[in-house]
Parts: sequence; structure tokens; C-alpha cells
Amino acid sequence: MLDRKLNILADENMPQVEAIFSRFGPVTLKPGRDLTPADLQGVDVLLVRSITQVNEALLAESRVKFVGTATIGTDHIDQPYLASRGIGFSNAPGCNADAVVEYVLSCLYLVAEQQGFDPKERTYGIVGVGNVGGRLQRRLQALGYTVLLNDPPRARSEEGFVSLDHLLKQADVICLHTPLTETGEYATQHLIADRELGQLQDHAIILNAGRGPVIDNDALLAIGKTRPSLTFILDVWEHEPAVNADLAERCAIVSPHVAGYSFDGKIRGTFMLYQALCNYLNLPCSESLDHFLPQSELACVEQGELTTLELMQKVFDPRIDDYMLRQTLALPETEQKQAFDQLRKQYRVRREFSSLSVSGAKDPSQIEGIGFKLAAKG
Ligand SMILES: NC(=O)c1ccc[n+]([C@@H]2O[C@H](COP(=O)([O-])OP(=O)(O)OC[C@H]3O[C@@H](n4cnc5c(N)ncnc54)[C@H](O)[C@@H]3O)[C@@H](O)[C@H]2O)c1
Ligand SMILES: O=C(O)[C@H](O)[C@H](O)COP(=O)(O)O
Repeated sequence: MLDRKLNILADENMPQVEAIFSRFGPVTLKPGRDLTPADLQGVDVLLVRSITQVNEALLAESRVKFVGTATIGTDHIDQPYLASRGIGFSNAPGCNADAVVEYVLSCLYLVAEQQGFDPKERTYGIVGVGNVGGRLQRRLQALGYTVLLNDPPRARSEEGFVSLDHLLKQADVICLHTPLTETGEYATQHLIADRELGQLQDHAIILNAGRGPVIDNDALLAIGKTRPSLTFILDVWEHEPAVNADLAERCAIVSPHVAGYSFDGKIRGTFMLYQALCNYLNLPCSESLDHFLPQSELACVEQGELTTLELMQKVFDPRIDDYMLRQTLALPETEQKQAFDQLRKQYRVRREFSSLSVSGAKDPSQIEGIGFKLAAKG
């Protein structure tokens, strides 16, 4: 039992946060990008997404005792500062990893159809093999695809990894899933710059759904101008919420940092923070995640003449995000940045592939490998 109610301040873009957290006390919602120290007065628990910089400037005058971010990434959180103040902290590792993997598969199958190649004939390179990259690896391998892995921190104690240079030269499709780190032995800021881009094969596809500054965007645009056969797929941008319109126009598929935006992933993220706060307060976790996930929307389709890409598009269609972001590119910078945030704030309810049961599957192992459910026979 709590001896007093806690005041909770949460980003307005966290579905079900009031339902999940109201047992601790009143929940106030605010736009995360604009939080100021004044908003933190009287707040005990702060729940954010990746657009809030949580640091001394925001928290110095506050009594906040616990900070949670409903995201995988933590580059917006000054964790040493929180530790120095004894402020509890949790992120939500893995919460939206399946959504990112499904974004990657959807984009790749779409580009494969547009360019007329079979995805299984390509070699895939994954840079950063953690929650997201590891799940992508498992799904690609379940489909029988060839996968190269680069993850120097893991390679210190594990087998099976190649150098970044080797991967860039050998892979046809390169997927970036590293965190953003600016310092240290494995810093990832501009991990992919002029030299690295120069090693890509002519027909290479490079996809970034990690953090924008992991690729030097100016270098990407420059090489994009001289090597027209390279394909770029970008969900994240170097100066978000600003988007370089020239670069976006050079990309095959663009989106406003929504690769992980499945409804399931967002609820999972919020729920993981609920569990973390319960642990921090030494309280039992009495709620269940299933209670908050929309089970009733599970759908069943007959495969019939539908291709795998068409099945994917029944759940998630990256062309929608691509179209919506492109509509904003000609706006003046301030309006374009606001539009970027609005697209994220008003994001549609997107489920994950596992919400779709497929009956009459033409290739059951492929359907399962992608992440759909096979409908029970009979
Ligand atoms: N676009 C989106 O919507 C979205 C959604 C979720 C996560 N993300 C981003 O993706 C990142 C990865 O997520 P995750 O859950 O897999 O994180 P994770 O921490 O589980 O895995 C990251 C992996 O990258 C490796 N790594 C670190 N430095 C590296 C380097 N220099 N080169 C190669 N590998 C390196 C780590 O060893 C680790 O295995 C997050 O940090 C977040 O920034 C984006
Ligand atoms: O790190 C993450 O989990 C993702 O990048 C996350 O989906 C970002 O979304 P945001 O927190 O900005 O809403």
C-alpha cells in the first residue's frame, strides 16, 4: 500500500496510461516535446517518450522520484544524473521490437516487388543485434534467408559476427538497429558516413530504423546523388523533427519515426513501466497486460490469391506513412516539424502480424516465419 497518492505526469502519446497508472494517483497528460521545469512542480513520477530530454535542466527543482520512458531507446535520458539524485529509472526494452521487425519486413517486401527481386535471393546485414536486430535475425533465418551480423560489443564475448566493413561490402540489404551513442569505444553517431557508404554494392538497400544520427544524412544525400542504383529506406532522421526534404525525396520509403508504433508495442511499453514502478515501490503487480491489449480485433483471412506482401499490408502498410510524410516536405520548416510530431501523435491503431490468422496458407512455413498465425484447421 502507498502511504500517499503519487502525482504522475505522462506524455499524452501513451495509450492506456491513465487506466494503467491511476491506482498510484492522479495522472496528468502533457505534450512531451514542450515539458518545462514548471510542469514538474509537485510531480512524483514522470513518464515520457523519446521526444522529452530528461536531464538536470528539467528535473533540478523537482521532487520526481521515478522516471520511466515507454521506449527502447534511452539517448534522451541523462541516466548518470538520475542516478546521482537517486531517482529510479526504467525504459521498456523490447516493447516495440516486433513492430520494428514488421516495419522492416513490410518495407523490404514492398521494395522487392517494386524492383522485381525475390527477397530470399538477397543477403541481409544487421548492424546492432539486440532486441530488434536479434528478432529480425530470427525471422529472416526462419524464412531461410542468409544473414550477416555486426555487433562489436557482443562480438567481444560471442561468435558469429563480422566486421562492419565486411558486412557493408557483402550484404545486399543493410538494416541499422543500434542505439545512438556519442562517446565510448562503440559510439554510433555517424557510424555510417562517407567511407562506409563508399563500400556499398551498387544495388544495395540501406534501411535505418534505429536513430537518425547513426547515418551522416548529408553524406547519404551526397552519395544518393552520384549512385542512383542505391536504395534508401529511412524511418529516422538526423535532426528530427526536421526532415531533409531532398534526402526524403531520394528515399524509396520514408516515415516519421514510427517503425515501432504498433498499438501492442505502445501498450506493452506503458505496461512495462507500470511493472517497473511496482518493483520500485515494492508493490505487487496486480494488473495484467492482456487486460489492456485489444484482443477483440484479431482477424482471420483466407490466403487465396493474396501474396505475402498483400497479407502484410492488411496489418501494416508503410505506403500510408510514406505518403503522409511526403505531404509535409514542402512546408516551411516550423510547420514541417509540427506536422512530423502530429503524424506521430495521431498515429492510427496498428496491430502486429501475430494479430492476423491466415487460413489456407500457400506456404505455411513462410507465413509463420513472417510472424502471422496459422489458422487452426477444421
Ligand atoms: N524507429 C523506431 O520506432 C524504433 C523503435 C525501437 C527502437 N528504436 C531504436 O533502435 C535501437 C535498437 O533497439 P534494441 O531494442 O535492439 O536495442 P538493444 O540495446 O537491445 O540492442 C542494440 C544492439 O546494438 C549493439 N551495438 C551497440 N553499439 C554498436 C555499434 N557501434 N555497432 C554495432 N552494434 C552496436 C549493442 O551491442 C546491442 O546488441 C534503440 O536504441 C532505439 O534507439 C527505434
Ligand atoms: O526507442 C523507441 O522505443 C522508439 O524509437 C520509440 O518508438 C520512439 O517513439 P516515441 O517515444 O518518440 O514516441
